[in-house]
Amino acid sequence: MDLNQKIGVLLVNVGTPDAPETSAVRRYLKEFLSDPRVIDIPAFARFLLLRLIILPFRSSKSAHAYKTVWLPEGSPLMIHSQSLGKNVSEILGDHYFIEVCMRYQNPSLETAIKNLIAKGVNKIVVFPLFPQYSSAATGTVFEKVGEIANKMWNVPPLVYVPSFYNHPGFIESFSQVATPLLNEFQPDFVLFSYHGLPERHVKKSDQSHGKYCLADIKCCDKIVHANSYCYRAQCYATTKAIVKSLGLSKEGYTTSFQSRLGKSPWIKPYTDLVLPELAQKGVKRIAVMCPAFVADCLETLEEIKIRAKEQWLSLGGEDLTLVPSLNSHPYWSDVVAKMIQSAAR
Ligand SMILES: C=CC1=C(C)c2cc3[nH]c(cc4nc(cc5[nH]c(cc1n2)c(C)c5CCC(=O)O)C(CCC(=O)O)=C4C)c(C)c3C=C
Ligand SMILES: [Fe+2]
Ligand SMILES: [Fe+2]
Repeated sequence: MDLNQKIGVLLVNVGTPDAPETSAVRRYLKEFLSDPRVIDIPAFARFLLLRLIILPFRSSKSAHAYKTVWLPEGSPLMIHSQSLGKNVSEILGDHYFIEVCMRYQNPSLETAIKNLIAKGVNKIVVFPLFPQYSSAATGTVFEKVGEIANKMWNVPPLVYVPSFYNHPGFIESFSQVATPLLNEFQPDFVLFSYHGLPERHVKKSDQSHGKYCLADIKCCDKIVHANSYCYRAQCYATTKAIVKSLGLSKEGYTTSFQSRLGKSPWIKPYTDLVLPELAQKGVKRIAVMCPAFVADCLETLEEIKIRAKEQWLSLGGEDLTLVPSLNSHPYWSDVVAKMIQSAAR
């Protein structure tokens, strides 16, 4: 590598509140859900929905949920992301400058980019920590970086890391984290539960202009040009690759989608409706993997580890365990470092 090269890296996650308090959660939700890539309805309707329904009712409910998973050092999403950043920085050494930042709230993308410029980097690698592409996550990070760059006079070369839903290192990382836990827990079923997305978003990502995505029950079975940006299709591809790596049987797993918001249809099947079906079929011990998240967060620790487990036990299930996310696992830290090196080349 050229010894004069100084590579800046933005490891970007979605964002989290500064504290598990109603006021901080309200600020977070306001910024997050005001993004037209997240709530993609006309601006005035979004404003009314946010001010009259979501913020008044959800802020305190979510603050309560955050309190149940908050760590002494802070939000799990933040702590795990920072810990990954530290590992990656140690692996990559002196020529790389890593900034862990968030699309919403703190540390902001603006601050992180300013820090990298102050360090004199001559290239910036933008790495959204979302395995599957969605306009609401990856797309908005790319857009925000572009918006910040548009205001700069000296714009360094920017390199964007695309979604990595089937990257062999990502798949192997999940496999390495899951294997010891599955051996110990001995589940009779594995559920792959991904963050959900409104169906509308998936239809908008259809590259054949509405003719392919969700037009047929099999539309997500394989990746073709029309669905190459389809979040749901990429989730199914991730499941398929992890299943192959773990050697699970066809009858031993399924895929579902969690974390719905609002009344419009979200991508199916829904996790909270799949659990009763599995209980009815006689499944007793279930392990849940959440490969839309590379760091444990509210959606894995509260929605699955606490709430889905309560639901499972109330359905007569024997036990439910959450397979932890990749967090700052050494194998995953190495994979991220290698992905950065190949993007920076
Ligand atoms: C995996 C990537 C994510 C996508 C895609 C995504 C889409 C999306 N999310 C909401 C609404 C909420 N998400 C919330 C939390 C949250 N979302 C992601 C990731 C994706 N979201 C993460 C990692 C987290 C956890 C953050 C943390 O602090 O731990 C929340 C906040 C929590 C709550 O009140 O439930 C909301 C709201 C929408 C509407 C959406 C796509 C349209
Ligand atoms: Fe979300
Ligand atoms: Fe599809």
